[in-house]
Amino acid sequence: MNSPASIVALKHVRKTYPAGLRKKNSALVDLSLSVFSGDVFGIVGTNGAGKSTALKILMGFVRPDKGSVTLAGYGPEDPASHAVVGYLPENPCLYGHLTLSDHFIYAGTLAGYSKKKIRERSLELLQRVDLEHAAKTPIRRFSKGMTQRAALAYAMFHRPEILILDEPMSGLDPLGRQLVVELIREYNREGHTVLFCSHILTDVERICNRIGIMHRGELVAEKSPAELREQEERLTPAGGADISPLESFFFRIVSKSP
Ligand SMILES: Nc1ncnc2c1ncn2[C@@H]1O[C@H](COP(=O)(O)OP(=O)(O)OP(=O)(O)O)[C@@H](O)[C@H]1O
Repeated sequence: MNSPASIVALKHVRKTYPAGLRKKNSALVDLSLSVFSGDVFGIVGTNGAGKSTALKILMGFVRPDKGSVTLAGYGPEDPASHAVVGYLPENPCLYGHLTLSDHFIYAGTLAGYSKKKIRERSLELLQRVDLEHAAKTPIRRFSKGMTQRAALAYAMFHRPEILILDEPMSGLDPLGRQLVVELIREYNREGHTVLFCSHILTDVERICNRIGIMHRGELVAEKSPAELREQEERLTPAGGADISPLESFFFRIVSKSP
């Protein structure tokens, strides 16, 4: 039987950044990762593991030194890839003097939507991210959590096949986190693929069907939540641990690395 084709693929990707005179910092050493259509794939990793760099390479914002990258069959430099992907950066950069409605009009126009369709999608998303009351407020007056939810809605506006999110729960209160968790689940139920990175392991465990652990520029492990649970229950006798299977797996993997 043929194995399914991946919708997002990074193969043997290397990226170094300049770090002073004749020095280089290896952000990605040899990263290979495949995401399949319909996945909610979560990447977890230590600070500086290379998660954001990997996502920026997928978006074409950063060029790899080596390796290949595809998104729904397109290279990140191909303008056709922009139509299939939505991206939430680690630090959302919406226009402060514009409102969220303005951003939606911009996103909808770029996607070729009619005025009616823009209006309908805007209302739907404002309600989903609980920002109906702030549709006409300039973004600069938003709190951090409101900005995060607004940027997520903006990334999803054109219903991209693939949603790439860099720490979507960051800066959110428990209600906001739950809202984002539900939004990702719902978007995935509608048939879309989601790839995101997060430091909030409990959320990752709750919503992903596949989880990758990155450490020092590589993917060092990849499991489903069920595989993780089964493995950790075997290694940690019942009641012996007050941490979740992903936390226990993560600590073990990361601490055993030199
Ligand atoms: N623009 C840049 N110039 C130089 N070095 C960079 C740049 N961006 C990232 N790096 C370095 O590359 C490495 C990987 O960074 P990256 O932001 O991809 O990690 P991360 O896993 O997303 O980290 P975090 O969890 O802290 O957000 C780090 O050592 C970082 O200092």
